[in-house]
Amino acid sequence: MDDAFELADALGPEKVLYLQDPGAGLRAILVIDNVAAGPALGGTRMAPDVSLAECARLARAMTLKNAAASLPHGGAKAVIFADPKMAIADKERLVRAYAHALKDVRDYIPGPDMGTDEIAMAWVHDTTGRAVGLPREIGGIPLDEIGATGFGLAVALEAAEPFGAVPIAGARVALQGFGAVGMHAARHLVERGSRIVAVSDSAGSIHRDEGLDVSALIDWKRQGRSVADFSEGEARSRDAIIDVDCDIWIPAARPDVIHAGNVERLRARVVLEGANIPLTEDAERRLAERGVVVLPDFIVNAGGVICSAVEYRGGREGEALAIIAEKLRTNVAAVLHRAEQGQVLPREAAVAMARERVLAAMRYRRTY
Ligand SMILES: NC(=O)C1=CN([C@@H]2O[C@H](COP(=O)(O)OP(=O)(O)OC[C@H]3O[C@@H](n4cnc5c(N)ncnc54)[C@H](OP(=O)(O)O)[C@@H]3O)[C@@H](O)[C@H]2O)C=CC1
Ligand SMILES: O=C(O)CCC(=O)C(=O)O
Repeated sequence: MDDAFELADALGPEKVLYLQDPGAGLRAILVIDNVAAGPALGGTRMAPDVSLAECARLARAMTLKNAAASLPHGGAKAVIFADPKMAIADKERLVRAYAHALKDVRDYIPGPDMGTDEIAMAWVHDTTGRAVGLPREIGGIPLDEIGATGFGLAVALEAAEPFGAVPIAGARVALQGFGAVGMHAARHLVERGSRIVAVSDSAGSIHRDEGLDVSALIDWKRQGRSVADFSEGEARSRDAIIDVDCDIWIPAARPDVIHAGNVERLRARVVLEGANIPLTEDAERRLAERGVVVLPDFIVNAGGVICSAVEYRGGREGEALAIIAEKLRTNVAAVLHRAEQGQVLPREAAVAMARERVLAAMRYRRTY
């Protein structure tokens, strides 16, 4: 990058850190986007292939998410460059080296993300005294185990119903990704009467028009198998999930999975963004032109970080779920109402609302 400030705008990033420990094999980056509302919350991802620009976009999504949810936290994201499926002892060494490199970075509170979990956060906490999404045994609320984000996605969809989104009961749903977000979203939607007609993971996809048995599929996946090898349904390629004829399509895996090159294949009426930045801007605009409602990531997938913020203040699990439900209902309604009034996309309404809050928080700061 020729210009070190290429990523900078009026909100951030405030800090971009490069963490390297050759002895431990650690290579990581941390983007602290904005801390006007308080120390930044955001996940630490373990993946081999995330660019600095992508990390910065994910950090910005956290700033907007935390502001939209009125949390006393700014936004950040970190990436440890490594294969998350490495042997557990190697993973522990690497995560502890990462935590050691971070121990004086007091304006970032790491949380779990793709490739990390509550155990990884316990290692970070042991080294730094700062992390969220911790195991219960050390006072945490294991947000992936309880499915905080999947629960929030189901609540968000309910809140969108009065604005013309598809009714949950009877909806045919396809999910891309069947990890912490995808499996819990599926479980909560089935409880509300939806039918899960297709699911994918990194190895393939499984399809069944009559609906998949989601609790059996979760058990199967937890045994370390791919959804594509599940005993019922028809196995297809990983990306066949994009072509599924369904009412609701839920990305719950990687960024930018729907783009100009494949957006025309999507056949859903609603896209519920479980993953962060799963659609490129042009894909989102194209879907809007076709009348597809896209419920924006940083509004609807805020369940996990709301849970983290409750945990950070010493709150308990039941309280966290009640706060997630209340904040998501309010925010989805506020965003869709603002979009209707202003004749803009839900994302445009959501960004405007969150930016106003970040800028207001910045005005309270001494340095402003
Ligand atoms: N966890 C949380 O609370 C929150 C997560 N998010 C976002 O949601 C997304 C998913 O997170 P999470 O569920 O925690 O992550 P996990 O690592 O638990 O699960 C990710 C899932 O995506 C699958 N996957 C990976 N690449 C592909 C691909 N190319 N096609 C299809 N599936 C793929 C993985 O497959 P396999 O099982 O084979 O590895 C896995 O099933 C991320 O974007 C994350 O940032 C957002 C808010 C909160
Ligand atoms: O729960 C956390 O602290 C991290 C949440 C996060 O990274 C996300 O919402 O994408």
